[in-house]
Amino acid sequence: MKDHLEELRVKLGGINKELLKLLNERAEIVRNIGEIKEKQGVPKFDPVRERAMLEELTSQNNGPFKDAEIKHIFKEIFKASLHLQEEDHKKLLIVSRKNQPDNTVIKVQDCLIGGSAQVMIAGPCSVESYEQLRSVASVLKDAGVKIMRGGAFKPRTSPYDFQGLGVEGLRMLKEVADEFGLATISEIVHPAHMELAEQYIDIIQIGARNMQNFELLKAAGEAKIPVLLKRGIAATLEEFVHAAEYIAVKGNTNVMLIERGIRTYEKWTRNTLDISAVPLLKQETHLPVLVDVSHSTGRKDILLPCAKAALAAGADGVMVEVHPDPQTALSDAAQQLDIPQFQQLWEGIRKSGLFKEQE
Ligand SMILES: O=C(O)C(=O)C[C@]1(C(=O)O)C=C[C@@H](O)C=C1
Repeated sequence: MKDHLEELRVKLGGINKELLKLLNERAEIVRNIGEIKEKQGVPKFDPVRERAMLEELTSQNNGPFKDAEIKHIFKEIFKASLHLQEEDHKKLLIVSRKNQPDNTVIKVQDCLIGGSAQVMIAGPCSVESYEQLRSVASVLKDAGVKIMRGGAFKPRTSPYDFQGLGVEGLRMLKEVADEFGLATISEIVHPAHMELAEQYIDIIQIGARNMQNFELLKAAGEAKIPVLLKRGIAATLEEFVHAAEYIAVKGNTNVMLIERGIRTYEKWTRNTLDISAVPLLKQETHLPVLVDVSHSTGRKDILLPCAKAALAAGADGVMVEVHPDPQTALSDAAQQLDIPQFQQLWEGIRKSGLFKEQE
């Protein structure tokens, strides 16, 4: 009896090996199909093909496995095959960690983003005046913050809201930043404005509303300066990564990703800070990942814990809005910190031990 059991188990072992060999042979064919589909731009998942295969298999099934069980087993095989095709596809992405295991480190003036130290980017929501910029710039300079933000082109929800000072705003930003030795970041909304950006700013910001403005992404991909890409308000991480790929594929691989909150049903915050985006983006891509605590929360009172969470989750930097007189700000008045509030936040971040400063 015992010998017979052993004999049967040996037979099963042999069949298992054959099945394994066949499954992997099948997987190689699936990979080839995946490559062809990739080139043709057709979806990997093909439910019609899967149904046809299941019908053929069940029509030839003589048991003892029931049709439902055969279907279940083969559906699992199709699922694993699809996963294999998708994993292969990810390896092909320029921005993918699988394609480049080492972090991309972006140099902006003497500041390194994505390396062993973190960065703070701060400044007003919109560029409004020289005085406004100078008061913020001098505080940043004293605080050791090296990158100042300031919007000159403002895509606003309402066409009646302040739309920014445009080119004049970029000029003002550059003048003040040069005066204080700071680098700058500002949003660009038109593909034709990339040269202007290269002339006046150090980092091009692509805003959340433009995350899938493909012509803008392509133009940023041809620019010679780094790009900070904001996550769209309803974008999945996969869509976000593919938007970054649009920039990278045109030659500009100096792309940083910034989580700025996504739209959910929650009303106590302007958006919902998706903290899980940080480790996931760090895992899936080699690009620096930052968190905009001002836009994700839309509030001033929870910025320190949110910034700490971002840094603890592995973010390469934090972005925050600061204005000398938020009540009179022409945009985002409710969420911009005044100068003492910013100084308090900055001190809290530094004291947390989570922010590694550049030597
Ligand atoms: O035949 C294809 O188009 C495949 O991609 C292969 C395959 C399979 O494993 O058989 C994989 C995924 C699709 O959903 C359908 C079928």
